[in-house]
Amino acid sequence: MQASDPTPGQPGVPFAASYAALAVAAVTLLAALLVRELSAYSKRRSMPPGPFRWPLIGNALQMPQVHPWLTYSRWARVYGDILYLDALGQHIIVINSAKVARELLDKRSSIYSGRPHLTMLGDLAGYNKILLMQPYGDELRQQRRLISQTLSISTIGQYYDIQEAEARRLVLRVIDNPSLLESQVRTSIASLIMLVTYGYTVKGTEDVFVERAIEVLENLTLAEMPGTWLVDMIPQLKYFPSWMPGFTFLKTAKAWRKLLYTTNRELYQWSKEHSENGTARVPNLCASVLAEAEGKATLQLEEYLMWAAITVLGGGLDTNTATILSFILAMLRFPDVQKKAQAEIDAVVGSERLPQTSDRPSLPYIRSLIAEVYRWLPAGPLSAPHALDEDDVYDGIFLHKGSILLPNVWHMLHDPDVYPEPDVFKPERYGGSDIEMKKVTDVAFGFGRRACPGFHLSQGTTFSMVVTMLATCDIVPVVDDHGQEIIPDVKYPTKSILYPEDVKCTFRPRSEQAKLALIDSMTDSVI
Ligand code: HEM
Repeated sequence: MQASDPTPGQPGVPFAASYAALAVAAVTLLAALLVRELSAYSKRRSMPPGPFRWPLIGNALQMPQVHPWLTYSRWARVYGDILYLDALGQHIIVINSAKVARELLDKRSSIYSGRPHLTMLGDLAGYNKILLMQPYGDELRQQRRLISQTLSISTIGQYYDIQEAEARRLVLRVIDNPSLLESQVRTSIASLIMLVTYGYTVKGTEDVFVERAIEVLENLTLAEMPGTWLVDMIPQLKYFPSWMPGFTFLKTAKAWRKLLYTTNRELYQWSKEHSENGTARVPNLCASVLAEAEGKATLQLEEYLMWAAITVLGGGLDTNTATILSFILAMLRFPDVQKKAQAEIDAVVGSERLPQTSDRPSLPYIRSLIAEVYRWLPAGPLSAPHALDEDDVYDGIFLHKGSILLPNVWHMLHDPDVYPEPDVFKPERYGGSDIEMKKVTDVAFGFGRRACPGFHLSQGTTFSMVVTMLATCDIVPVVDDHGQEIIPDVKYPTKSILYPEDVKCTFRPRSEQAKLALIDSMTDSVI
């Protein structure tokens, strides 16, 4: 929580300045908690285990603020696969095993597919329209259908050429300018998603649409931060006027909403207009859906399409960027794995050509390596929260309607009983078995009716980038002034996406021929 007036360019400070606002908040909160405490008393004995809860405030003071998945993992050893927390009256269920996640989020997905309602993010900043935040219902199903009809296993092949071309372009850029690694990877992923979604070709690292899309995503991350916005705990605060001291968060939310709506609309309009006049790349998600409607797209369909499209950008950008950075970090810290992976590519692809997506079935070690990246540093360590739409009983345990369910993906993929030596990057642990690798992706890409609809797209992107980097370059550490190699630590800030920090490296072409092949491929590039 912050407690001063906002600085220019920073998010608004939610609520510090006004004693009046705090008094209103405190009384409302106490009353709500008291009512809830009394009504929950009888059910409490059959609730899941968890740390001691104080009367009224529950576990509010124990909620982990830094890398919460690590604390939940420690608690898993004490309380087991399913644990209960109460944050000022909000029921929170942390699921620590893939088995329980399957039982609840997959098998009972008709009631476990909601999303928590966040007042700041949804009602105020306007993100309740994006697919990711939608409650489970007809609109969600329609939006997901629009995405999956374009990005399904049977249609995804039409994007392989741009994934390959973007991977080659990225490698060349990093060879030439390794210090901009993170922004190069991010721009590359953004370019790909913009092409796939809107048919829009990104213009360099300072493309105005990409910059705005990134800001929209950053605002989303800020608005969804648990425990930051008092209005999430006391929704009635949203009705107060924004001029009141302590209510600047209302102005912040308004600015975020405006940026979201204008970016969304302009991107969609760009795609519609340019796909029609032949200046956007086709196929793209928006053009394909409109073409299928044969000129009879209703306003509602266009509205759904517009919000589904911006969610594709939101769902794919940070997750895929983080995955590629985690891969590079793994290669720097585990050079023997890198050598083994390169040996497989050399044996299968040879040095006469660049690898392609069609090589994937012949490269089991590369497939294992990618699964190991998803396991070692999962992009979503707590996945995305689900919400329970009805009271339920599981294994004799009572689960409240309205509970937030946090799948602790980190623990599922780092439980030493399932994955011995979990911090070691070891593609060999899958024995080359796609069934074992699938156990990782089944967890890392989410659950039930909310599972990631971008799975096939991200598989293709990740494969193209990983295999092209390894085939053409040695990924080596940078050296300091004394010639000593600097191997980056594994560190990342506390965010919903696990995004490794300070990954620095050099891409050293494995041969002149490899670099020339990359340059040549640009002359007949499809993008
Ligand atoms: C390495 C890359 C990626 C990872 C690890 C990943 C992971 C996830 C996870 C864990 C969820 C939450 C699932 C749940 O609630 O149970 C999710 C949702 C989502 N992902 Fe991905 N994702 C990736 C890439 C992509 C891409 C490329 C797209 C673009 C189509 C995408 C679009 C979405 C959307 C739209 C949702 C929301 C689904 C819903 O709420 O119903 N993701 N993703």
